[in-house]
This record gives sequence, C-alpha cells and structure tokens, in this order.
Amino acid sequence: MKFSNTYNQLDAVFFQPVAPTPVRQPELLLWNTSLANELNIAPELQNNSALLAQYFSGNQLPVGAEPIAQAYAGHQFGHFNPQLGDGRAHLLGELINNNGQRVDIALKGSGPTAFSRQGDGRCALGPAVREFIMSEAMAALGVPTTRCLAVVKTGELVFREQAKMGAVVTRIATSHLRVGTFQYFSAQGNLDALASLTEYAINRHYSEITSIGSQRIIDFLQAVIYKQITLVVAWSRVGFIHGVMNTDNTAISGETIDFGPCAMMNHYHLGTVFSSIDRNSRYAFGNQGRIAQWNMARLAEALLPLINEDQAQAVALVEPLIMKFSEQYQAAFYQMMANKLGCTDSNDAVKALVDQLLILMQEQALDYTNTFIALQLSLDDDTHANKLKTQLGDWYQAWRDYLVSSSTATDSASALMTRTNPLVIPRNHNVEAVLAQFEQQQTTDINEFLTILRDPYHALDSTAKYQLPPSDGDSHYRTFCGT
Ligand SMILES: Nc1ncnc2c1ncn2[C@@H]1O[C@H](COP(=O)(O)OP(=O)(O)OP(=O)(O)O)[C@@H](O)[C@H]1O
Ligand SMILES: [Mg+2]
Repeated sequence: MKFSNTYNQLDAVFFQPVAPTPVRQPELLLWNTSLANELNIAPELQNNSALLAQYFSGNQLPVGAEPIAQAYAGHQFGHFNPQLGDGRAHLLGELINNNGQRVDIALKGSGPTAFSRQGDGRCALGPAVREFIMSEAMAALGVPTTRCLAVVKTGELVFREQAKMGAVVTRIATSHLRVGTFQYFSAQGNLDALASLTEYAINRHYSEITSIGSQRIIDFLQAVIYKQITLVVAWSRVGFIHGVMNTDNTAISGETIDFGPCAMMNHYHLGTVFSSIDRNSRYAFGNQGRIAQWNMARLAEALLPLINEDQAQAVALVEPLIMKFSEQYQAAFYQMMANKLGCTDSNDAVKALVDQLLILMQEQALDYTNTFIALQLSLDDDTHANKLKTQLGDWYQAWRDYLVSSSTATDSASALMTRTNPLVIPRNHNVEAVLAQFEQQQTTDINEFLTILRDPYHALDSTAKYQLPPSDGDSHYRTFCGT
C-alpha cells in the first residue's frame, strides 16, 4: 500500500494523532478483493490473511500509515453538538486508486480517541458486517457510496445491551469530510481553519471550481447541493432509508456514509421508518429530500463568515441556493421516476403518471422493487400485464397508452427500465438472516448473497431466492445505531 497523506498536513486543530488500540485475537472475516484490486493492494499481501488481520484490526500499522482521529461537530436529530469527531475510528491515511482518485482508508471500531466521550471506541460484529453488505449492494446499485475493504473479528467482546463479538471494519471513502467538519470550525469562530478546510475540500472534490473570493464559496456550496440531490434521488430509486441523516453523517463528497440504522423499503410508503431512535420519523423515506435540504442549509450557515463579514449580505447570497433546492430535487426525482417507468422525459403527463402510481402503491402496500420489475416484464408478457391491470386499474392502460403516444418503442422502454430498476436489493430480512449466522458462528450464506447483490440488474441462479419481501412486510423490524 502506497500512502500519500494530505489531511495530516492541515493544522493540528483538524485531528488528533492517535494509534488504534490493539485487539486480542484478530481474524480476517471478510475481504473485498475487487476493491483491494482497485486500490492496487499487492497480491502477496492479499494472500496473507494473517497480515491483513493485523493491519485491518489496527494491531500493526502498514508502512506509510499515519493514524488520526478527525474532529467534527454535527446536528443530531436537529440538535447541534459542537464536539463529536471520530470516537471509534482511525483514518490510516490516503491511497490513490487505479482511477487516479485519492481515497481515505479508515478503521472503525479500532479503539478510543480524544473524541470518544463515554464510548468504548469499539464496534460490534453485526453492524460491521452490515456496513460491508449494504455498501457493496449500494455500490453495485449505482448509488454513490463509501465502501468496505475488510471486516476483522477482534476476539474481544463489546458490551451493548448484551455482550457481542467485536469487529473492526475498514472503510474506503473519497474523503471523510462531513457537513459537521465545517460546522466544527464555524461554531468555534476559527475562520482560518474554516477557510483552509473549504480550500482542501474544493481541491479534493470540486477542482473544476475556478472562481475566487466569495463566489468560490458559493460555487462550492452549489456543487455540494447538486451532489446531495443526486445522492438522495439515487436512494429513492432503490428504496434506501439512511435512517440517521445527521449533518455529521452527510459527506461533502456526496457519498452514502454511516450505515448504522439504514434499511430498505419493501412495500411503498413515504412514512417508512425502521430506526428505533427515530421516534418522530424525522428520517422517514419520504422526508429524505427535505432533510438533505435542511442539512445543506446548515452547511450554508457554516460557510457564511467566508462569504461576507456582514451576515445579512452573506445570507442574501446563499438563500437562493437553498430555496432552489426543492425545485432541483423535484426535477431530478421526476426524471429518475420517469426512467423507472421506461420514459426518457419527465413532462407533465409523466409526472402525473408517477404521482398516481405512487398513490396506488402506497394505498395497496405494493412492493416497491417488485412492482417496477412486474411493470417491465408486463411489456411483453400478458400474465404480468393482466395482473397489473387488476392491481392498478386504469392507471396501467394510461401508462401503456402514454408509451404509445410518445412513440416510445417497447424494447427501448424495457431496456431503460431494466437499467433503472434493480431485480434485487439487500432486503432487511435477508441481511438479518446472514448476520444471525455470523452471530451464531455458523457457516454463512454471505458469499452467495454478496454475489447476487453485486449484480442487481441481472438474474443469476439464486437471484429469485432474494427477491421476495418478508411475509410480515417487516412490520416489526427495527434497526439500531450501529454501535
Ligand atoms: N462505541 C463508540 N465509542 C466511541 N464513540 C462512539 C461510539 N459509537 C459512536 N461514537 C461516536 O458518536 C458519534 C455519532 O456516531 P455515529 O453512529 O453517527 O457514527 P459512527 O457510526 O461511529 O461513525 P461514521 O459516521 O464514521 O460511520 C461519532 O462521533 C462517533 O465517533
Ligand atoms: Mg456517524
């Protein structure tokens, strides 16, 4: 591994240099070969699982690693906490992948840091494996996401509501800069740090921005907003509910980060929430766009002092960007939904079809993923078409008529739908079944499951096994923050 670390070169206030705490008996449980190849990790190392277990538990540092815990703040469920930071994570450093892109390589569950507060710095095995599965699925679904390179069992127990096996998960991200990182310095009034952080973020993620002065900050904010819109619309396409869209879990890169209490929606309902701590449904499926807008308003607020010393003037410059969010989000959302229906344009007629279909799906508790698959299959299969006519009534014929009137050939509609609508998603009950096998130290189905999830737009031999929603529709399913 060839490290090339830049974050450590920022001022000391950005991080605490701190080594991971060694674990008793590290054992490599999951290794992501294709990601490792993208990172140019040498085959000799990849074949040495004992050494991988040492490196990716934090017991031994690879040459060039300079572990730090990053400082950040964040709004958690709407309440500002000025001091969060990596309380159980160590950024080992940065690598350049085979696309020439700089990425962070970080351990999570690797021991306490100055930011741990009351926490033990550790992670349980279940949430670590869950993050691995969910992020692999999201990457293959085409959703921007951080990814996992490894999960190492620690051989130690972590104490939550019960004793659990511990693990360290290695995460690869284009960076770990969060909205909360900006809030941390802004809240302290450390404008030098805020300015160098913004410059660092632009260089790392938005190097196309060439403007100067306050316009540079505004262009940066706009670029982050676009990435958030793209992200949340991608989540909506596949039925992903992040579950904890706090500003410390909102990456400036626009990647999905922190899979703690995330879940997938089965039957379509805007109010779907699975997280046990989200009592007011703040982060429900249908709220994610609004929350992303709220989070972007917090980023805008944090950046105000860099835009103008006069707060009112700065607000006047950023407000239009936040106001335009909804319109831009709606446009991106309807374009994505149009594609789910095989339509290239999202004109008023298509928007009406989308709205009506979503109402029908919610009223009838139809499975989100499988309904779009059935619609696509129905284009040249009468059995599916007849079933949908019964389920969706006049809507079905209206959709077929629209395709004809817009001169959309059936095969091009079908091809677009096949690319847009996954056959398989990481359904909660399937994920939990694999996690239970790990907990009980049984042989697991994870390899078969990952193979299917890594090819979600094609039917493989065992795809069908993972396509059905659970019999109870996950009505009792609850997720927990991944500690
Ligand atoms: N077991 C723990 N020990 C110490 N700090 C913790 C622990 N669990 C969570 N934290 C800290 O609490 C805050 C919120 O945690 P949250 O669950 O959002 O993040 P995380 O899953 O730890 O990390 P990330 O956002 O990097 O995926 C973070 O500052 C995190 O470091
Ligand atoms: Mg987090």
